[in-house]
Amino acid sequence: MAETGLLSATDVAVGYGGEPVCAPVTLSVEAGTAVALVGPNGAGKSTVLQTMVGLLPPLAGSVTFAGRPVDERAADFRRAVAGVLDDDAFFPSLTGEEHLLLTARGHGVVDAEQVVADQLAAFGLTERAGALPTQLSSGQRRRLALAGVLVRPARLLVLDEPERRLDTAMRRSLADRLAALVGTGVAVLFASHDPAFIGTLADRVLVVGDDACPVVAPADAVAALQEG
Ligand SMILES: Nc1ncnc2c1ncn2[C@@H]1O[C@H](COP(=O)(O)OP(=O)(O)OP(=O)(O)O)[C@@H](O)[C@H]1O
Repeated sequence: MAETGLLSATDVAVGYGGEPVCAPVTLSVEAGTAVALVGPNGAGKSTVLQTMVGLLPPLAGSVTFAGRPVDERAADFRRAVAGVLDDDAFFPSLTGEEHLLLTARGHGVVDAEQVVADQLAAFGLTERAGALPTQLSSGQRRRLALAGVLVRPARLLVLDEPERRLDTAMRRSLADRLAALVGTGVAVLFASHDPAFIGTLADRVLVVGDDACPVVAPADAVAALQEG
């Protein structure tokens, strides 16, 4: 039976060089829900995320967004989907604040200055707003990348280990803020190793690395992570 969410994969084989990371994935991310990917290092979480947003071709099957095959070069897809994957890039000659303002204004945010100021504050970057990307620590750059997806509207957020390089308080506040966004109808697909993040945010969890890549309830995934 075909999946019919905002973002849908039905029997999609995922992997590099013809070698799938697990059995074909069937996954649907509806508006106003969050789906987590869990699994050990190297299991294939990033590979699944990249395939779901069209950065990597599936070995078999196809992924759809709003009923159409995913095309990451299509302007309407790019406007609808915001992501933080492994390849965060910034304008080298713009400060963090300028980068965020450009992103917000480019996406038509009317009160861009306030939205950017709020995100800088929420990510603890207000004091470093005037720094160039090369003048930021790797953790600060990570927070700037996350701020970049939250200063603009999106129907779907795709986040690869959003908790990475955040301290516990920042993780908690980000998970709460993402959960609030989900409450407004935004969809979130994210990979994570953090039981608290998954417990706060996820409605369903895809377990990557088991042969079957099953979808399980968050409580079961959290329990498995806590057992180690
Ligand atoms: N560009 C690439 N070319 C070929 N193989 C790759 C490439 N990137 C990743 N792989 C391989 O694909 C498999 C899945 O990697 P992936 O990065 O998706 O795992 P992951 O679950 O996200 O891991 P982690 O938790 O460490 O980020 C690994 O065996 C990895 O070595």
